[in-house]
Amino acid sequence: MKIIADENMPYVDALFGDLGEIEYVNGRTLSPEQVNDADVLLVRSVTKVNAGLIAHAHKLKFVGSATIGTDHVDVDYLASRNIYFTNAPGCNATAVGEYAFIAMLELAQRFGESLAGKVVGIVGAGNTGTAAAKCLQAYGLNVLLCDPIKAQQGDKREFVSLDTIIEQADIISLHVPITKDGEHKTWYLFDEARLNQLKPNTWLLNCCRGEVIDNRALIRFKQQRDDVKLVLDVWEGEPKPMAELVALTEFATPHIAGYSLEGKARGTFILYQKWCELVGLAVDKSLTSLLPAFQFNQIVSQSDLTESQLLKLSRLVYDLRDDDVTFRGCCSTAAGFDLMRKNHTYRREYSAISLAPSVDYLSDDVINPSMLHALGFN
Ligand SMILES: NC(=O)C1=CN([C@@H]2O[C@H](COP(=O)(O)OP(=O)(O)OC[C@H]3O[C@@H](n4cnc5c(N)ncnc54)[C@H](O)[C@@H]3O)[C@@H](O)[C@H]2O)C=CC1
Ligand SMILES: O=C(O)C(=O)[C@H](O)COP(=O)(O)O
Repeated sequence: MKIIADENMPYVDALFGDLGEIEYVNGRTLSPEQVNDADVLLVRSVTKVNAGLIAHAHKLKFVGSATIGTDHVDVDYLASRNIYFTNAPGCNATAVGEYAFIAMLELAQRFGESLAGKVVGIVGAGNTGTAAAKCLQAYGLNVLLCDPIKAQQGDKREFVSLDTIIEQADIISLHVPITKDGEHKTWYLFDEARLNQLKPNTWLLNCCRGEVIDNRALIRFKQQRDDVKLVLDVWEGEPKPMAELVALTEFATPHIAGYSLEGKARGTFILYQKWCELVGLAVDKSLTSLLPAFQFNQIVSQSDLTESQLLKLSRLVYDLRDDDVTFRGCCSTAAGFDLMRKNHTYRREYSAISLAPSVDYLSDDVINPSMLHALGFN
């Protein structure tokens, strides 16, 4: 069996190695000739899987994308060819949630403000939005959720409108899929008009898809509204973001909000599980056995942790400042953008660190170990 896999997908050898012959490819430049004799195709978000790529791949029976988003895949075409398709829902949701939370801590520190006490609006309350909300609520923040689709589906959480988020939230974090049609389409959800409604000093974070914000309008807006602070992980026109926009952000990264080691491993593991399910094989490998121990695997937490100490602790798993600096040095070319993604040193999730048993669980200080557990520390 021939397995074609994106070279930037970790653990393919460990999980698929005994199932067939694996050929690693550059997902961005993958050509039809390279997939013609494939039985299994494992991709990431940079590969457009459509008739143009796989029309002549007559043996192809499985396409797996180790991503949450599916906007790069023509799922209708795959269905018409009877090719099984799966993505990896939720695989990197914790990574995105923690990225957003840590970015907010970084912004607070940079501007000498306190994150505690701010109201945060989450737009899109699915896996990544919920993961961000979990961190924020663990820290005691007031979180407003906007997700008209979930509300219609009967989700019991309390939802507000996007207008309410814009009116009331100090921070807005975007977590929607990119959709071009329908009542709730997200393409340019934040267009010029909506950007102009942002209240003074809003922090706007986008770690879903670049085109959820009209990037040209955002440049014009930000040039007039320096009070608004931006954290952007995703860009219109990736892998070539608009240089002017990068310069106007507080933190900028090349679509790596989901790049934790755990998130990447989960992505490949979900594809492995789905393949086993499809062909009736027993799942004989485990996710936890793939992950290495973390260098700071156990910490003793002081009960009087301040917000700046919480940020320092968070930087053990992810120091956003490093990625921001590296990105500004390499984002002017598409090759630089992709190379940074390829060489990204996977960060860890809070769960990689466990709290030593000596912590004082009875402390009633503002930030305490039970809050750290709720954030995701073990
Ligand atoms: N930057 C990165 O590295 C990553 C980016 N992503 C992107 O984030 C997106 C969201 O991921 P998940 O939360 O896991 O997806 P999800 O499907 O679990 O949740 C998305 C939520 O957005 C809601 N939604 C759709 N249209 C909306 C609208 N107009 N207003 C408010 N809510 C709306 C949906 O009802 C759904 O609950 C993915 O589709 C992907 O494009 C995902 C993972 C990593
Ligand atoms: O899961 C998604 O959706 C994403 O956006 C991915 O995290 C992006 O990573 P790559 O698939 O492009 O490596």
